[in-house]
Amino acid sequence: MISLGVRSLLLPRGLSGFIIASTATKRIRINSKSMVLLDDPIPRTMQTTSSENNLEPLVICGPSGVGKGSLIERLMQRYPDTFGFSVSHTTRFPRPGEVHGQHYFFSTLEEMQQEIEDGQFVEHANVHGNLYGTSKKAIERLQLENKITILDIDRQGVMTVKESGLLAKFIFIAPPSLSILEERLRGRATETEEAIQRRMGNAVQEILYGETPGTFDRIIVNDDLEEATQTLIDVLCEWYPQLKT
Ligand SMILES: Nc1ncnc2c1ncn2[C@@H]1O[C@H](COP(=O)(O)OP(=O)(O)OP(=O)(O)O)[C@@H](O)[C@H]1O
Repeated sequence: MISLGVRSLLLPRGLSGFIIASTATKRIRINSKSMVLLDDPIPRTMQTTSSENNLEPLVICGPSGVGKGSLIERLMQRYPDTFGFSVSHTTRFPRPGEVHGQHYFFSTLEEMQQEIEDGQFVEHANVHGNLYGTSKKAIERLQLENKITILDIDRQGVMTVKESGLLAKFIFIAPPSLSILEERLRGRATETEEAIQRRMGNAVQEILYGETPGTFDRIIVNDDLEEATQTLIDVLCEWYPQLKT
């Protein structure tokens, strides 16, 4: 079979899969074990979005300390049944209060490297010396609950998601300035001085990437948190009609 291209799509009732086009057939891989053959063309009910319900994952990116977590928390409070936070894997140590399976799946470097090699991750990245990644299972779990998956990832993760062909909406959260970003990182008091310096160094690269034309569907500056939250909700209402009901 000649593979002409691979892209992902969301199936009804939240099942996800990858479509592989060939000269003869189209196939939907629902998971690593099951494959469904489709007639050509793809039935309308298999389209990624409908005017009532869009389940494309939402990718939120921005430099460390810009307020991604704070914005996502407010969004989830407002729409608890619509969005699901994709729980990432990480090899970093838990911060006080972080719960395995809720904030992250804490993993060893060896385990995670093996699972990445086995193709179990949609994206992964080495950030500040630790591995982070989103497993296919984490997304599938939410899609089965009919929820929009939120991915909170850095630029390396965004690049990998884009390369994977996953259809998603991409938002970049920008700080009002680098000095305000540093203030927030220090104010959070969760990082060592060395970690703050490293994050500030990475922030410049993140911002340059975020502002590259055509990379993100929308850039939101997080100056006042309440205003930024409202802007985020307004943008999402345009993309996800189910939010208006
Ligand atoms: N608009 C804002 N104004 C002032 N402080 C803010 C604002 N948004 C977030 N903060 C504060 O800045 C700090 C960093 O926010 P947060 O932890 O949400 O960032 P993050 O982008 O998720 O960081 P990381 O990627 O490192 O997890 C927190 O202490 C948060 O309360």
